[in-house]
Amino acid sequence: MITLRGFGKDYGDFCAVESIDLQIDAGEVFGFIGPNGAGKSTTIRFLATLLRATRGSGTVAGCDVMGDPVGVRQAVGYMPDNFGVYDGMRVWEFLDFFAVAYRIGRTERKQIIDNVLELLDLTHKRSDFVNGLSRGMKQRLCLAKTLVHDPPVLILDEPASGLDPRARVEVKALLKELRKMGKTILISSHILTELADCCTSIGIIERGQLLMHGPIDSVYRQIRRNRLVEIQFVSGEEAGMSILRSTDTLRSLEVLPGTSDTKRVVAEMETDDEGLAVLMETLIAAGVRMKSFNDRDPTLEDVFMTVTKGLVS
Ligand SMILES: Nc1ncnc2c1ncn2[C@@H]1O[C@H](COP(=O)(O)OP(=O)(O)OP(=O)(O)O)[C@@H](O)[C@H]1O
Repeated sequence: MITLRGFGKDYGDFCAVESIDLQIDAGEVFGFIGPNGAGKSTTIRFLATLLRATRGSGTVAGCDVMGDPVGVRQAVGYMPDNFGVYDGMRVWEFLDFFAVAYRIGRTERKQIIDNVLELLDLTHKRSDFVNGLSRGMKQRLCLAKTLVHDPPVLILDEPASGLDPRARVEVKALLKELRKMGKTILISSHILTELADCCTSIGIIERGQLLMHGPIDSVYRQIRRNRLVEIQFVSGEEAGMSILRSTDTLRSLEVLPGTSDTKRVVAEMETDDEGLAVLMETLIAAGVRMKSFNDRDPTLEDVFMTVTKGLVS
């Protein structure tokens, strides 16, 4: 549904995106993850036909982004990261405005507006002024406007930014609903936990380079080469830390906040089950007492940290 072939963008002398190759299949919810300034919005704005590529090309729903921008706009519902609303406009008028822009007929428009208001749980706000809505409501309204022309592809730039926890949960639930409706969704975020449980695939971008992408399970499997072991020391933590530091398979060591009588650390080890068993034996033989030695499943945050440290390619 979405492809990029060698897409790159320079702003003057500054290279914001180097060269991205990407394919997102129909029905995927693709999480585009990266820190501020990584190049997410630049890539998204290109796919939404709002920005010209310096290099490369892309397609959305089979339409060439640069060759057939009108075809792309018909296929895409785009939600920018900073969206404005118009003063003195009511909720239904805002949606009607976009429906007219998509040349949807008057009778059809009314039904469509009713449907998207209901889907986004905004029916009770139908006649409210847009600029009087809370941030969460405005965000939801903006999502509603991406749906008026029933596009197969949604491109959402940080749709949950600035929302309170409840509103974030609502956005996630909506994404799941939209996925069930068969939409292909590209959603960007720099908040990893936000995307962890609603994406089917992810891409990690940093400084204009797509470091890794693929189905979320396979991304987790790839970083599984590096094991993350959470250890809670009861006593002997100094000896424990020095054993960990001198283990040649240690890749990183992070001290977590613990209680006064325990010290918690996460050791990232490039090892297998045998290596972990030997480490545990060594710690015990040195008199280190532990409350737990837990080989934990990676989180999306772990994936991100591992990939951006260049430990996985
Ligand atoms: N119009 C522009 N002119 C010059 N530089 C730009 C322009 N737009 C973006 N940049 C720069 O390009 C880089 C990528 O920006 P982009 O907005 O794509 O990042 P992002 O990953 O979306 O970050 P954020 O999460 O902060 O929106 C940044 O260094 C940014 O300052």
